[in-house]
Amino acid sequence: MSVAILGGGLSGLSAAYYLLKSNGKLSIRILEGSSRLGGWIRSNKLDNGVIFEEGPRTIRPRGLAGDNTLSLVQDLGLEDRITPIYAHQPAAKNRMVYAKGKLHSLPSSFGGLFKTTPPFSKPLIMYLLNDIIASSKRVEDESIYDFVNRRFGQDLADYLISPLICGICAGDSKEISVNFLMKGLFEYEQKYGSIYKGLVRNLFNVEKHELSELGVKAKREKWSVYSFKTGLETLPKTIESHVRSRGVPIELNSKCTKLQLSPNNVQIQLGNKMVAPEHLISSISSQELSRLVRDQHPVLSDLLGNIRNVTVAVINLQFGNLRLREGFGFLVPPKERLPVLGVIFDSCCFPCGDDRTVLTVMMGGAWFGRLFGDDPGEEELLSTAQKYLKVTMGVEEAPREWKVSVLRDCIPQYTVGHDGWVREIYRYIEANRLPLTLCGSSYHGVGVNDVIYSSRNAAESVCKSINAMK
Ligand SMILES: Cc1cc2nc3c(=O)[nH]c(=O)nc-3n(C[C@H](O)[C@H](O)[C@H](O)COP(=O)(O)OP(=O)(O)OC[C@H]3O[C@@H](n4cnc5c(N)ncnc54)[C@H](O)[C@@H]3O)c2cc1C
Ligand SMILES: C=CC1=C(C)c2cc3[nH]c(cc4nc(cc5[nH]c(cc1n2)c(C)c5CCC(=O)O)C(CCC(=O)O)=C4C)c(C)c3C=C
Repeated sequence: MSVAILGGGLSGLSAAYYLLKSNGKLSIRILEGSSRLGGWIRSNKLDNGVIFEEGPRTIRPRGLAGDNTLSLVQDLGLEDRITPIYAHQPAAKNRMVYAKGKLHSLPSSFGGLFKTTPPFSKPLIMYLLNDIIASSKRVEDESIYDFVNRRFGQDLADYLISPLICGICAGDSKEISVNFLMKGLFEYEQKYGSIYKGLVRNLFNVEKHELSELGVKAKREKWSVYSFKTGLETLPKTIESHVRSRGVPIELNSKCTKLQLSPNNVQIQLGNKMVAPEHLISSISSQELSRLVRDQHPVLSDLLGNIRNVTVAVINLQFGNLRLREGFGFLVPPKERLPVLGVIFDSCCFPCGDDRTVLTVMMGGAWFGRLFGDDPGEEELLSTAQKYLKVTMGVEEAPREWKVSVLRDCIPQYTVGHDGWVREIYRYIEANRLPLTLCGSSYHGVGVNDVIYSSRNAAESVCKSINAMK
């Protein structure tokens, strides 16, 4: 059986890894549209040794998907190259928001719940207790902003949840579905009338899963998040070597321009070349897949097109030694109406020498077009980043090194209705018996762990259907 994987980002590479693991006899090829692998993961190493991460920089070790990634990391022999941020370090404990003209640390301990810490106007526990008296409302889906506002109050929606959504999908919490981040809590409200009642009824129903060896170590050593000493790109690069060494051909500069899919038939147009595998795993964004199937499957195309991506401007900067408040960085609540989504203190997360401070300013996301138009110049983005570093942190120094990147359509938005569209997409593929399996960040989670897990599920489902045909 021949399987083609569309896209050589982390999920496409992971799909190849898991296909090999499940069935060594498959003929697998990866078709990547650009001239490099890794997709949005890119760790640019400067001549002075500093690493500018353009996309993701940390991975969460917790949860089923987090542990799955740790197993993969261990299988790839990357254990010794991990660099964790431990729970006791400032980068784990101090997460900040910029609001009302100041940087504020968010409470990071149980005790912190009982104190009034600005920008909140009362102790966090008071917002949480509001859930007990808030009336419930039966809805199919709603925005995470509306849900939190209803159950806990506007302060929490504005100053906690909205910036958090910026720091996970660069999105507008007034558009993002509650199921994106709070599926369990939303289900408790819908089923029991309040979150608190749901928590009490399910106190002993905590799902436990056995941890991998590295998962046990991460738990014992209290890793908050982790990366790799040579940057996060180490992960896709190592998967690439792994799959290449096992004979998987990887075809770069092979952009698919059209797809024909019918039962038992896949035709992939790559410029003026045609490839016809028996099955296709698509790891590209739903937005891109929507364009490729539009002529033949307009209904599927519309469903896929509902899941749109937003653009983020990433400005990596290296200074001499700046005296910073220690922490992971800060996020800016959209209510503040600044053009900045947040700033990451890279050199506090992963120190790179006493005389160097590395920061990353991220801008745009759901507001990119409104703020910067279609095609802002590098200078405009750099000067905006510098202007707001001065406003928020008082940084007046000029950077010694910098890099401006515009990540076009880099992150999907799970807006209200997302879960329903994903169900419809799967139903369409099944009803029309299309030889197509989906993975990547458009459907079941946008993080590194989610996309690796989605690739594992995709690969296992392909192998299962092959076995069923035997
Ligand atoms: C700014 C930013 C910060 C992030 N930070 C974090 C973080 O800290 N932690 C975390 O867990 N996650 C983070 N993420 C999310 C993480 O980067 C993604 O989950 C992950 O990189 C998605 O990988 P992917 O392979 O699914 O998609 P992609 O990286 O988009 O890969 C898709 C690949 O398909 C190729 N392709 C596209 N169209 C075609 C075509 N027509 N034909 C052939 N090939 C095609 C592309 O060139 C690309 O290589 C961040 C994302 C961004 C943008
Ligand atoms: C503090 C500043 C942060 C900025 C600015 C930021 C931007 C940003 N992040 C994503 C996507 C993801 N980030 C993820 C994790 C994550 N991000 C921050 C902080 C900032 N992000 C932290 C502290 C963490 C770790 C959270 C934790 O669990 O401890 C993830 C992974 C989420 C997961 O489920 O694992 C994603 C995805 C984008 C697109 C972005 C651009 C503005």
